[in-house]
Formats: sequence, C-alpha cells, structure tokens
Amino acid sequence: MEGGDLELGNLWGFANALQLTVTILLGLIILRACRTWHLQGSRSIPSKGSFGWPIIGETVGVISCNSSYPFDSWLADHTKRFGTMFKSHLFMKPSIILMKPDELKYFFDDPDKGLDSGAPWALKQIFGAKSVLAMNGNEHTKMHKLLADSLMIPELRKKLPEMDRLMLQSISKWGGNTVEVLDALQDMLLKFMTLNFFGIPWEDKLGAQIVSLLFPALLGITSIPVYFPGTTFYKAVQARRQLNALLMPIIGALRSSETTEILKYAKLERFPYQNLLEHEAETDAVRKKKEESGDTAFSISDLKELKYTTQVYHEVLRITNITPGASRTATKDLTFNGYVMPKGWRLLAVLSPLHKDPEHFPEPSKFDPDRFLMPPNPKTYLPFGRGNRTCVGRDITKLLVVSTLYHICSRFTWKIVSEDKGMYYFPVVRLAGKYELAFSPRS
Ligand code: HEM
Repeated sequence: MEGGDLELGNLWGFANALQLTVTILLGLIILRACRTWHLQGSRSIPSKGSFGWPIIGETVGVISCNSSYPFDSWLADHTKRFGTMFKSHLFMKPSIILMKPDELKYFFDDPDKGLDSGAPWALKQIFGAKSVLAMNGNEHTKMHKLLADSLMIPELRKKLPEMDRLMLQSISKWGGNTVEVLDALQDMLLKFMTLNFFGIPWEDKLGAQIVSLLFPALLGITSIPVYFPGTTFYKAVQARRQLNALLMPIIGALRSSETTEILKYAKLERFPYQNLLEHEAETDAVRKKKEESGDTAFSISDLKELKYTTQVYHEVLRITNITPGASRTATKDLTFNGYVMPKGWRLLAVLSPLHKDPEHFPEPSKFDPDRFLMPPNPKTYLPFGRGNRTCVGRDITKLLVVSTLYHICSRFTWKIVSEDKGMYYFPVVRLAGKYELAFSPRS
C-alpha cells in the first residue's frame, strides 16, 4: 500500500470513530433529556435533586465512595445543593432519598400502606423471591414473626450456652497471638448462624462448607448484578447454588419451623477497644462476681451489669452505620410533605444524617459512649430500623457483641498492629485494610 493510501485510511478511521462518538454522545444527551422531561413533566415529584447520567444515573458516584470521599460526604454535598428529601437515579431506578426524623417515620411506619420491600433484583436472584427481605403483605408478616421469635431474648437464653462455648473456643487461642479480629468475629458469627438456623455443628465437614459459602452469598446482596466470572454477584450466585445443594435436604426436614433464613452479619468496628481498655473495672467486676459464684459462662443478666460496654455498642452502631439504611418501592403514587412520590419509584431511607445530626448528637464525629448514659431515644437512634420490617437480629447482635467484648476485655490486653486504611462503603461498609490486634493474656 502506498503512503498516501495509508494516511487516507487513517483519516477515514478517525472520521468514523469521531462520528460514532458524536452519535453516542448525542444519543445519551437526548435520552437524558427525554427521561428528565418524562419524569419531571408528568408528576409532582420532589423538584430538587439530580438524575445524573442516562441509565447509570448517580450510581457511580455512590459506589465509588471511599475513605477520602465517604458516603456521608456524598449525602452532605447533595443536601447542601438540594435540601433533604431529594431525588436521584440509583441502581437503575428513579429514587427519593429520605433522612429527616419525620421522613424516616413515614418510611418505616408506611401509614398509606403503599411501600413494598423494594428488594433489589440481585437480592432476589441470590436469596430467591421467598426471602423475608423480598416478601410483602401477610406472607412477610408471618415470616418476620417466625424469624423474630427465634432470635429474641427468650429463645436466645436457651442458645446462649452454645454461643458462649463457640466464642470461648475461638477466643481462647488469641492470647500471645496477633489476630485479624474482624475475620475471626465474622467466622464466629457465621458458625453460630449455621448452628442456629440449620442445627449443624460447625465442627462437621458440612458445617464448615456452609460457613465458607455464607459470606460470599451475603456479599452479593448489595453487589452490582453483573453475572460474569470474577464479579461479586457471580460468586454470590455460585455460592447460593452450592448452598442450595447442601441445604435442600436439611431444609426439607426443617420446613415445619421455617426458620431457615440466613441474612446478615454483625461486625465489631475498630472504635471500642481503646475505650474499653480504659474501663476495665466494669468487666473485672463482672468477671470477679462470676468466678465467686462458680459459673463463669455469660448469661443474659450480665447484660445489665455491663453498662459501659453496652454504651460502647450503641456508639459503634451510631457512628459506623454498618447498615446505611433501607429501601422500599412505592406501589402507588404517594403524597408526603407536599410531594407526590410516583408508583414504581424507589424510596431510600439513609440513617447516617440522623445519627450524625449535631442537634441530637453534639460533636457527632467524636466517639463518645457517654452519649448513651441514658437509654437511646428511638426517634433519633434507628440502627435497626423500626416498624414491620425492623431488624429481627437486634437482640442477638447486642448479645453477641456485648458478650464478645466482655470475654475479650476480661481476658486480654492488646495493641493495634495494623495501619488504619480507612473504610469502604460498597458493597458493604467495611474496613479497607486488615484489623490486626496483638493480644496478651491478662495477669
Ligand atoms: C449490626 C448489625 C445489624 C444491623 C445494623 C442491622 C440493621 C438492619 C436494618 C436497618 C434493618 C431494616 C431494614 C428495612 O427496614 O428494610 C434490618 C432488617 C433485617 N435484619 Fe438486621 N441488622 C444487623 C444484624 C442482623 C443479624 C445478625 C441478623 C440475623 C441473624 C439480621 C437479620 C435481619 C432481617 C431478617 C431483616 C429483615 C426483616 C424484614 O424485612 O422483615 N440482622 N437489619
């Protein structure tokens, strides 16, 4: 080929690429304009907010939140521009974000009976339409009650000795070692859930297999639903399939009790340890009392004595917002605060602005367990939501966290070994780096 032909070919290639780019850009602009017109023109929705880009909306902005630009900053930027209760387009759906106490009350209490679970498509793929998170109406009420009953204090009282045994078995190996604490606690919780929901001891081969599949499956709940090898969603679907194969025979046998939902996991965060070290008198007193009585196992009545540890627990939940919020779908046009929230739109309740409102929690970024010297106010502290979809795991979470902290504090002193690398916010709130503590047995 002659040099001139080559240049001409290059030019044509460039012109084609340019034409294609311009066409795509124009298409995107028109699409965006059409959608905005359609959504804004037809109904009285909150006029404040932004739909972002076509199809993806503002999703990328949310999922790329990290330590230097946390989800709180994304929310703060939006509220500064639009006020509270603004619209957005997230995870393929037009959405309305709610955060003020009256907005959250409307969301959780659903006085107009117009809100469905709003379970994302990814969740239904992984946990099925018959998961409590996806169910609605009477079916949901029944399942919620079954689960809640199996996880409330009277039932937990029976399960506590086994929980305690598991905890001590794991913690007893920590003295003199450096431990990745979050992984160790997560493993403990998954093992306990395997025992609690399926009656399978984690020491069994089957128990160990289930434990190893639960976490990847749970991670998929909030993943981007791209079914391609390597993605979180793909791994979650695969894990769910394997869990199905393992669990179907057992579920068949357990069907009468129907308590076969496995859902969330609780995490201890990095904040409490230093504060607890400074308040060792409390755990010491409880331990001494128990040793004198000859019964060292943790009991429900110990919760009352561990007041400071419980304050720490509340403050961790307030400041970390491990579950950032909740989601619903409007099943009809709803009117609230003068706005129509159209049928089919997603409503997202976010909890962090409430838990970090200086009016209710002065100096909100400061970790200060003494805020909870008095029991938390249910209007301004909602880490487990409220209403008919309130968290069924709240009692077990408190019991697990407070008793684990008690066991750790009464046995060890520790030093933080790993460097603080901040937080990730998607697909779940978690530490960006390892969280290793070096434990020494207490004298
Ligand atoms: C720190 C730990 C936890 C936090 C902050 C948390 C938070 C929440 C929140 C805010 C909701 C309400 C969602 C909504 O209104 O749609 C919820 C629901 C739920 N949680 Fe938790 N949770 C935690 C641990 C657990 C644990 C350990 C379990 C199970 C053992 C669990 C099981 C559930 C279930 C089944 C629901 C759905 C209830 C329903 O839709 O009827 N959670 N959780």
